[in-house]
Amino acid sequence: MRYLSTRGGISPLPFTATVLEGLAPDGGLIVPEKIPELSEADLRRLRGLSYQDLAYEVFRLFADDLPESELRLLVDRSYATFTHPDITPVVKKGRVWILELFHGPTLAFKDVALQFLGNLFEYLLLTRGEYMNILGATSGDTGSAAIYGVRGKRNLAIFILHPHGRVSPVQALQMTTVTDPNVFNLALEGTFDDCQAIVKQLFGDLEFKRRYRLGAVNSINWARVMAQIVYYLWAYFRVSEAEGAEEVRFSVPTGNFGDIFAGYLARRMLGGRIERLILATNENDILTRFVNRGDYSVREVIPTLSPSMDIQVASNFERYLYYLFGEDPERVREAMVRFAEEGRLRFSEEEIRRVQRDFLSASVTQKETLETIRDFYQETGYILDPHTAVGVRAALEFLEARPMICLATAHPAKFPEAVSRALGFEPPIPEALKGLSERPRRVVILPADPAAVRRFIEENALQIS
Ligand SMILES: Cc1ncc(COP(=O)(O)O)c(C=O)c1O
Ligand SMILES: N[C@@H](CCOP(=O)(O)O)C(=O)O
Repeated sequence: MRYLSTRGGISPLPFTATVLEGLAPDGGLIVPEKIPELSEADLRRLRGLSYQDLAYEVFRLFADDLPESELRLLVDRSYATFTHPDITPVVKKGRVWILELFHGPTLAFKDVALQFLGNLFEYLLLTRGEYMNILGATSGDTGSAAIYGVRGKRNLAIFILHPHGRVSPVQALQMTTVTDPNVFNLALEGTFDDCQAIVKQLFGDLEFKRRYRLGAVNSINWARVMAQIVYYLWAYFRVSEAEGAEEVRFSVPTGNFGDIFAGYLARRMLGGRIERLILATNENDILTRFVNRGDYSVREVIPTLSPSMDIQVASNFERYLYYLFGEDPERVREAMVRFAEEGRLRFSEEEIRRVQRDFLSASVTQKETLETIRDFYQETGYILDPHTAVGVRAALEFLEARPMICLATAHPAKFPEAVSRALGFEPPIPEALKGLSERPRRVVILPADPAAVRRFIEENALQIS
């Protein structure tokens, strides 16, 4: 498999180079030159596999320049840190299926990809005798999952930018209580959008990127998206079999569009057996306006009870545009330049119709999020985290005969304040979160200024002569 930039400015790359490159040098995102379609025979073969075996088979389609024996080891090591034997179990609760993606070390779906990416980085750097400084932005979950994915690994330092005071207290503790000398948490006085823009700007300075050997852990990195495809296939197999259904729908709480973009790819691989993806947003509803009205225009970021989705400029939207525009990189490039200038994009009726064949969408208010946590608990005894609740609420709007699978993207104990407002009590604290508040913390507060971040990296980056 070879990889291209959504903006057309790079020669095709193999998988391993793609992973190390992160953002394409022309500012685009990296996509595979083709999306593999699974035949009936493939589906029969894959259906009964364990999560790890399925992950191995899916990764093999995309990561064909990695030695197979090494890939196998990487997969097994990455999922050995999960506390559930099914890695991402699917459970029926009330009228929907819940795909639990929070059984990894930091209790959010990011672990599924970042445990793998941490191991993959280590393998690639050690075999090449290279080092890397990881630069990432987080609205709460990517940060800790990336830090846990790479901590203790050789030849790596990690710089994570988060919006100061805009992640949940537990999320902040998970990141800042890792005080290893090569882990740097930077709390920026701004929004997640500011953090992500700074990351992209520093990656866009190619001299800086090469000098400090920057690596990406956000869904900018193709390996993140690839790893997230697996659980859609896994859940499709479990639920279609349990329900005797050929088609299903997935509801995905969405912010940066990485998770649902993996769902879009799984939908293409499954030949439409995922009938539609439900794109659920909180009050930061730019993507819902896009799906429902073709209006992709930036507004102020609103802080909500689902802080990890408090995002306006969704990074992976560019990857979807690439496919919407018929894989025409010139159109994508023009659109991204226009968007940077005007903060909005408009789409034709025909394009909106095509988007609506892929997605249905609803935006969920904070009041509705709390109601959903409460009602769902009363109906099923199951506690939803506020992000998952956004997805479940949207799912209930679009429930019909096909089974509905809702992605549970985080454990409710990461958001005890929201759960307590809905239910009057906090969720039980899992082992992974116990004692966090007593540990020493390390965090540096900086203005949301690319020059300040750049200076900090220059002063602290790993450099091996
Ligand atoms: C708990 C949780 N749910 C949902 C999302 C949204 O996912 P994405 O940014 O891939 O759209 C995030 C952030 O990534 C998250 O941390
Ligand atoms: N919600 C995310 C934002 C970053 O998304 P990513 O998937 O591009 O890493 C977070 O929790 O940090």
